[in-house]
Amino acid sequence: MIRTENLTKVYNGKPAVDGLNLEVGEGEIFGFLGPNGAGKSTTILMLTGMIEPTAGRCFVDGIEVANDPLAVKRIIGYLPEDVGFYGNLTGEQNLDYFARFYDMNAADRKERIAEILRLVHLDGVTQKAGEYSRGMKQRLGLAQALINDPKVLFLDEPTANLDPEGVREYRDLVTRLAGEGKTVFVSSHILSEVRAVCRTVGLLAAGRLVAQGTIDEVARTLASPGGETFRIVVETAEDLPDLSDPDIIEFERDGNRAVIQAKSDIRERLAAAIAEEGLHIREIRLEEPSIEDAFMALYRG
Ligand SMILES: Nc1ncnc2c1ncn2[C@@H]1O[C@H](COP(=O)(O)OP(=O)(O)OP(=O)(O)O)[C@@H](O)[C@H]1O
Repeated sequence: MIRTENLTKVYNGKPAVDGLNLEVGEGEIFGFLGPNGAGKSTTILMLTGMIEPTAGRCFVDGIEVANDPLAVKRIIGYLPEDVGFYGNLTGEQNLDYFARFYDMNAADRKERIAEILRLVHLDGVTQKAGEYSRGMKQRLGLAQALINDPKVLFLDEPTANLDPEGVREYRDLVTRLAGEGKTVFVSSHILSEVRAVCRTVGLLAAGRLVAQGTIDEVARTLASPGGETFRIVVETAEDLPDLSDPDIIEFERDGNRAVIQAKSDIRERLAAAIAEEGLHIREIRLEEPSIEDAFMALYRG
């Protein structure tokens, strides 16, 4: 549903986004993670057709964005990092203003706006948007992004201004939208936020994609920059002998317990080798590296 090919944006001779190759499937909730200044917003601006790439291309639902930004805008919703509204209009009036950009008659607009105001819990609010709290503005931003019932949603730091209750409601809503088949692209610099809703993530640092995949895959890649490795813990009833396997990178043993770094998940082969030695396995498990540790290491640069 979303694809980038060598996507690049250069500002003043410096790449903000540098040769990005991304792929996000339909119905996925994709987390675009990275420290401040990594290039997340710049990428979203190119994907939503707000700015043009310096090099490379990006596609949304098969449409090359730079070739037909208007066609892309019809099928996407976008929540920018700093949402702006007309302060002297109510939420409903603001949404009606945006809805006029789409092909909707007055009755359709009224119905759709009532529906999404309920969705973001702003129904019945009569205040002008200028008097809204930051959290309320963020909800109105989400409502605005949903006005055209988009196929793809781009959310730039969507929980930045939300209180815990707002964050919970946002997570439920995003999960529900993805359940309806929408593709959601969420940027954040907070790992726990992305982990809570996203199945797949891309990790950006200094404009470059450092890792992409499920949270666990990304954790493994980060934990071992030379390529993915698997950490397997084995415990037997008796003391362990040396075990050999072509995929073993490192074998650390302490009596009846061993920690093995391997190029692949060799648990079955290890179990067979241990059984052949006549030993009894108490435990053999794959240990997931802590993505928090790897992530913090990336942040420290
Ligand atoms: N219009 C611009 N002109 C010049 N430099 C820019 C412009 N927009 C972004 N940059 C630079 O590009 C880099 C990436 O910025 P970007 O806003 O995309 O990062 P980000 O990951 O979204 O971070 P943040 O969450 O802080 O917005 C930064 O070094 C930023 O200073």
